[in-house]
Amino acid sequence: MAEKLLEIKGVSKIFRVGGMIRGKKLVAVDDVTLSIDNDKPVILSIVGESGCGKSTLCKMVLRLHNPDMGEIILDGKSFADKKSYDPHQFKLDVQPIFQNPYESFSSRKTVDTYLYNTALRLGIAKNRSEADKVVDEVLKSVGMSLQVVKGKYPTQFSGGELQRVSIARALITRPKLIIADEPVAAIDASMKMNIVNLFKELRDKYKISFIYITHDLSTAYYVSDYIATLYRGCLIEYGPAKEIMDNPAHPYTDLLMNSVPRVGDKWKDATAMPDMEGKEYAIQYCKFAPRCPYATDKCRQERPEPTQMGNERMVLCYHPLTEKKA
Ligand SMILES: Nc1ncnc2c1ncn2[C@@H]1O[C@H](COP(=O)(O)OP(=O)(O)OP(=O)(O)O)[C@@H](O)[C@H]1O
Repeated sequence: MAEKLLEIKGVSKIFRVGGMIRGKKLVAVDDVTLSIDNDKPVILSIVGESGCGKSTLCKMVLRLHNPDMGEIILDGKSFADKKSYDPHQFKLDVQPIFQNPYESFSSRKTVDTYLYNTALRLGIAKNRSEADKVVDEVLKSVGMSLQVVKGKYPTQFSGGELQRVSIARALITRPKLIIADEPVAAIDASMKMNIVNLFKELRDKYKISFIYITHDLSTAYYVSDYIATLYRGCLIEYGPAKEIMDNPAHPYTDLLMNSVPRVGDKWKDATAMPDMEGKEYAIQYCKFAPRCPYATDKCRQERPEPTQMGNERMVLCYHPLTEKKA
């Protein structure tokens, strides 16, 4: 077993937007480096406002996009190395959970069909009776059961219940890593905590690590072991969740934390400036400088290098707030 479960090393993704001739390059993910250890399962939340590159980064980890630069390594095997990379094993090891559970299941099929298909197709169960056991077990791990779910269609469940079924489906392969892209965004506020609590339970019981992409900082605060803040494709702050949220070092993380009200609320639109988006992505110096109250000439000339703060924290800023508070 490799020391790291996941290594994202200097990864970038560049899209061409606005047509071949007059189009521009958009660096949606810009030289991001992050990792998750193998010996200690964690919940790593990736936060940042709309369009900061959270989904693009996760799509690269799910192998739905290839990085244009850098490398992603899962359990010691580089995605780029076709010899060591086994697509079947990858499907078992890494499972996605998407935002809207009603879009994950067709309204014309009973939801247990999906669970049986996953168990049989991926070779987790050899026959129907083995699949019965596997499906019942995963449903019980999310507080449901085959008896309750069998024969029912998606519309017969609430959003929260159906998201539990999608989580059960992801558990069938006994994954090492689950990538949950805004899994509570389409769910009633009262149910959001139930779902994120489940992530904690599954982390502890089955030793699964989670990458939790969210706009919802209050659930991120509650559930995360680590937080990574993205801004215009750059990883601008990373570290233990409580430390970052209680004492952010990057002025942008500070801005986000100050706009967190309660479970289910997203950041206020005042923090987002969509008209600036394209321009900020193209900036070669600190991308947050145009909005930063502490920006100096240096910030407007050069891109900061990652600065380590203790063993586990990193900030991409010439003037971290902790320096000011010290
Ligand atoms: N396939 C694509 N082609 C061109 N541009 C894209 C593509 N996918 C994403 N982008 C752009 O890349 C940037 C990052 O998008 P991404 O969806 O990763 O952000 P996000 O942080 O996940 O946003 P949201 O929270 O709204 O889902 C955005 O400007 C987006 O418009």
